[in-house]
Amino acid sequence: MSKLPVLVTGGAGYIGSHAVLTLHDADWQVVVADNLSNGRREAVPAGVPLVEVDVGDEACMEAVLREHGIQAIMHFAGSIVVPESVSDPHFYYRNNTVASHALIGAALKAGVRHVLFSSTAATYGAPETVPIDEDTPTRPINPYGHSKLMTEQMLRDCAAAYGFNYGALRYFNVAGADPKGRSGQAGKGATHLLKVACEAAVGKRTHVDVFGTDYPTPDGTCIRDYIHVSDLASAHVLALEGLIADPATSFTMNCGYGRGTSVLEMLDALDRVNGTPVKRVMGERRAGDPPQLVASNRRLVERLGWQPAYADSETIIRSALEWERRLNR
Ligand SMILES: NC(=O)c1ccc[n+]([C@@H]2O[C@H](COP(=O)([O-])OP(=O)(O)OC[C@H]3O[C@@H](n4cnc5c(N)ncnc54)[C@H](O)[C@@H]3O)[C@@H](O)[C@H]2O)c1
Ligand SMILES: O=c1ccn([C@@H]2O[C@H](COP(=O)(O)OP(=O)(O)O[C@H]3O[C@H](CO)[C@@H](O)[C@H](O)[C@H]3O)[C@@H](O)[C@H]2O)c(=O)[nH]1
Repeated sequence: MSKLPVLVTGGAGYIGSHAVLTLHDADWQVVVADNLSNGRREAVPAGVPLVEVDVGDEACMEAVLREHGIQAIMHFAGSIVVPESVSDPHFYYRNNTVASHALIGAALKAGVRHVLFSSTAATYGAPETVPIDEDTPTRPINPYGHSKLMTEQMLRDCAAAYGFNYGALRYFNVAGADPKGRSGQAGKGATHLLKVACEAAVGKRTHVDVFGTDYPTPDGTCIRDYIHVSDLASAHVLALEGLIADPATSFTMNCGYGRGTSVLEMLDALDRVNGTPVKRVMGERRAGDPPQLVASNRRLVERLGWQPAYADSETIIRSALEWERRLNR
């Protein structure tokens, strides 16, 4: 397999830094582009160049792509918090959709051949049945999901017209940390359930709010499909290899385990791993939350041969908790 030079946008952030580690471990030539708005310089391994740049700056991005002879992009950079997208949609369309438009423009000018895009389960909206396969209609219920779906559409049309290929990976809920302790979630103002709960477990917060207990689910709380970030990173490398091996084909694939876990089940599992219960405060629903999102991952498994290594819930939680303790030291 030829290991082309790869640009990882958002590579100083949570998921991007794990993809960088996986690529770097496998001897790919990697360059990171990140504006550090929510990323950390320390998350980029020694020996990997970090270019501090906004991906929405087309001219700068074109220069970066040309300077490093980049042939493939993994595009993680963007804004990620569903409720924030409801309160500030204009920013989400700018930082996700408009910035991606600029990046695609730079990629076209610099002759990039493959683009792998961080999409999301939020593109499906609130489907009535699970598991969700890739042919499920996409009907986002929040601006975040729309901002990502619009980028998928741009990639689809531009790939058809200009002759590069792309993969859209629709992640379900990403959680956990590098099993070797080299990276984990460390962005500002955590909002993700497991991150917030781990912060409470190590004493950085007093409690966890449970957003909504009256959803149409067995225990009344939302169900999500939590995927370990290192399994997601390995899916990216397989997907990149797939794009390189078959440059005439683009694809859209879900990334999840096909297993639903409710908010309360997640908190119960954390209590078991932690040994001490974290205080829960039952509250109102949060804006923009669909009741349940669980992936069908058949395409990822069958087409790319993906084999997750860290799927056990307690493994995910243990890695997240160890990372949180490390941050707290
Ligand atoms: N975390 C999840 O559960 C999840 C689920 C589905 C999809 N995603 C997608 O995965 C990607 C990565 O998410 P994450 O959880 O690692 O978030 P993150 O905030 O940790 O990482 C995003 C990185 O992008 C950088 N960035 C943001 N805007 C930028 C810009 N305009 N120019 C350059 N850099 C910019 C940030 O500094 C940060 O380092 C996002 O595109 C997100 O939408 C995440
Ligand atoms: O303090 C908290 C935080 C979250 N939740 C609930 O936990 C569930 C998961 O929420 P969260 O961890 O914030 O993730 P999501 O809102 O599901 O969104 C994540 O997962 C999506 C894919 O499913 C991605 O698109 C998004 O980028 C990513 O932020 C939801 O029901 C929340 O209401 C709580 O009850 N309390």
